[in-house]
Amino acid sequence: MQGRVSPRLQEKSDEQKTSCGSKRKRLSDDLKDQVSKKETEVLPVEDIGCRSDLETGCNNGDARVVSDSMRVTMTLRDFDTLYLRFVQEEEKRCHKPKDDVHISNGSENNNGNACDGHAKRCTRRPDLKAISELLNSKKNLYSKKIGHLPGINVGHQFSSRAAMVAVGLHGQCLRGIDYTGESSKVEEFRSQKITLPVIQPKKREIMLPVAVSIVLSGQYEDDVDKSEEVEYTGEGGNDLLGNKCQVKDQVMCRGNLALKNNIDQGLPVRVIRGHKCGVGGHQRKIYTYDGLYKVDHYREERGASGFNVFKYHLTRITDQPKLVTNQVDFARKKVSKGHSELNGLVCTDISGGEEKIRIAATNVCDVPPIAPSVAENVSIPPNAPGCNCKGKCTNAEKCSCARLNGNDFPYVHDDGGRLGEPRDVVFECGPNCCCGLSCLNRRSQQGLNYELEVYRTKDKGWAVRSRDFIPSGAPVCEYSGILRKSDELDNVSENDYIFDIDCLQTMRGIGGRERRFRNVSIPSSNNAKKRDDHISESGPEFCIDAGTSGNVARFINHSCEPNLYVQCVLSSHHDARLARVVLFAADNIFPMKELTYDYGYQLDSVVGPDGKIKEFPCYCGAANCRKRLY
Ligand SMILES: C[S@@+](CC[C@H](N)C(=O)[O-])C[C@H]1O[C@@H](n2cnc3c(N)ncnc32)[C@H](O)[C@@H]1O
Repeated sequence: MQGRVSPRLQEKSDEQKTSCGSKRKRLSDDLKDQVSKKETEVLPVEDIGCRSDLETGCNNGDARVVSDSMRVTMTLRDFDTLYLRFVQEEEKRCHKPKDDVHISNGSENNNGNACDGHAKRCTRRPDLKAISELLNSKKNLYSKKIGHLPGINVGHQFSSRAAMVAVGLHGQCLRGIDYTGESSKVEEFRSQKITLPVIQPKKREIMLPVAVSIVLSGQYEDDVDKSEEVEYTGEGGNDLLGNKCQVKDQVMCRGNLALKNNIDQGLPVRVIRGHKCGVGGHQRKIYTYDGLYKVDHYREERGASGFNVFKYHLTRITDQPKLVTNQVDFARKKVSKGHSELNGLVCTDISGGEEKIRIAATNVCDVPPIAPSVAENVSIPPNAPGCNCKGKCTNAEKCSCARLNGNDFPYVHDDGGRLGEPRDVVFECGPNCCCGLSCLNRRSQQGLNYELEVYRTKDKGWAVRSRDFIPSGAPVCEYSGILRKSDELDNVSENDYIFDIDCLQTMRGIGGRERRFRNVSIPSSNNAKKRDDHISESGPEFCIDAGTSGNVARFINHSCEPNLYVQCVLSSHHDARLARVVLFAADNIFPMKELTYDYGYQLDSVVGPDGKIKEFPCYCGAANCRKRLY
C-alpha cells in the first residue's frame, strides 16, 4: 500500500501505529536508544513547555536531537503561548472585549519603538508580562553573548522586540543598544567559534561594558543606514514620542560607552533592522537579523536638533551571507501587488472561486481542487444545540460553547483571533448558536484569511506558501476533501492525500497519542460514548480523502520542523469521529516561507502491496530532518 498523507497508516501492531491527526506519540525506548550518544542533547519532552510540545518534529514517535533552530522555535512558541495567555487575561480583566481591541504585542505602533505600543483599552502589557514570566521560569534561550547565536541565521525574522528578548538576540524591549556589563573572558567569545574580524586585545579580561546588539528602526533622526555601512546614533536624549527628535545631549555611559569599548577592543555587534510589513490595517513591525557589524569609530557632534549626539560608524563584516534585497523587500511590504505580477503564473485561482481569497498557482497544476463533498455512505450528524449569546460570545460563564471548551473561549482577540493553545478539540459556535457570524468563536469557519500560493518545488512536487504574515495561533486553512469511511480505503494505493480524523483517539490518549491542553469532553447528550469507546480502540473510523477533491491543504508538505499544527474543531455537530481538521500556525510565519505540518508517520509503518516495508525520503531540509517521511 502506498503511504498516505500524515496520519494514515497501514494497520500494524499497536507499537508500530503512529498517532494520527494530532500526530503525537510517546518516545519509545527503542527509538530513544537509537539516538547517537555523540549527539548533543535530547530535551526531555517535559522540559519543553507550552506550545513547544506540539507535533513539531521533536515529538512524533522518534527521539531526535533538538537542533539549534528548533530550540529557537520552541522558545518563541513558549513566548507566544504565554503572550496569548496574558492577552486572554487582559481581555477578561477588561471584561467585554471590543472587536479586535488592540493589545500591544510590541510589534505595531506609531513611534517605531516596538514596545511602546498603544493599548486602546487595556493597559497591562501582555508582551512584557510574557517576557518576565519566561525569564523567571528560565525558559529564555541565550544570555548576553557577542557574535552570532546558534540557530539564528542572518535573515531570521522576529515578530516583536519581546520575541528577540525571549531568544536573547537583543535583550532590550525599549533600548536600541543591548550591552553586557558582566565580566567575561576573551576565551568565551572565542569558544563560540566567532571569527572576530580584528585582532583581539592581548588582555584576557575585556573592558566592560561591551555592546552585543543594536536595533535600527528609524527612531533617531541622525541615523544613516546604507545597508552595509551605518551611521548609528548613540542612545539617550530622544523624546521617545515617536517624532524622532533629540531633546537633550547624549552622555558617554551605558550603551554608548559599550559601543565605544567595542571599537577599542575590536568586538563586533549584531545588527537588527526593524521595518514595517503588510499593508493598511494589517501593518506590523517586524525585525530581521542582518548579521555582525564592526564598530569602526565614533565622533561626537551636534545633531539635527542641535543637541550633542554620538555617531558610530559601523561596517558589515564580509564573510557572512549577503543581505538579500529581495528578502528585505519581502519583510518591508506585502509581497504581492497583484496576481498578474507573479512569476510563472499558471492559474490565478486554484480554488475556482470557492475561497474568499484567490489562491494562485505558479506552475502547471494538473489537479485543480473542486468543492469538498461527503461520500454517500457517510451521514453527517445533526447540528448540536447552541449557545444563547446575542451578537458575539463574550461571557464565558454564560456561554454554553465556552463551557465545552473548559469554561473559556479558545480564541483571543488579537490579529483577528488567535488560538491561545492547541487543544484536544476546539468547540466553536455553530448553526444553532444565537450569536452572530462575526462571533470570534467561529474563527476557523471564516475561510481563508491569508493570501496563499501553490508553487512547484524541486523535490517535493507542489508546495504552499503564504504571501502574507501569519501570526501564531491563527487558523490557516481546513483540510478539505471527501469524507469517507477509513476501511474503504484500506486497499487503495497511490493516494497521498488521505487524512485520518483521530480527534477521538487524541481526546482519549489512545495509540500513544499525547493529550493536549484542556480536558474537554464530548457532551454526553449525543449518547455516543459506548460506540466511541469501541471504535476509538480500532483506529480512526473516518478520514478525509483529498485525492480527487480537495482544497489548498492537500498541497501542504511535511516537515520535521513544521510551522503548522493540526487542530480538530467541532462546529456544527459534536461527533469527534467526524471533526473538522484545521491547520493552525504554530509560529509567526513570515511571507514566502513554505507552510508545513508534521505528517507524523512512524518509521517502518507503511507496507507495500508485496508486504514489504516501504521507505520514502524526506526532503524537508530541516536541520533536524529524520531523512525519511516513512
Ligand atoms: C499531501 S501531498 C503534498 C503535496 C504534494 N507535494 C503534491 O505535489 O501534491 C503528500 C506528498 O507530497 C510529497 N511530500 C510531502 N512532504 C514531503 C517531504 N518532506 N519530502 C518529500 N516528499 C514530500 C510526498 O510525495 C507525499 O506523499
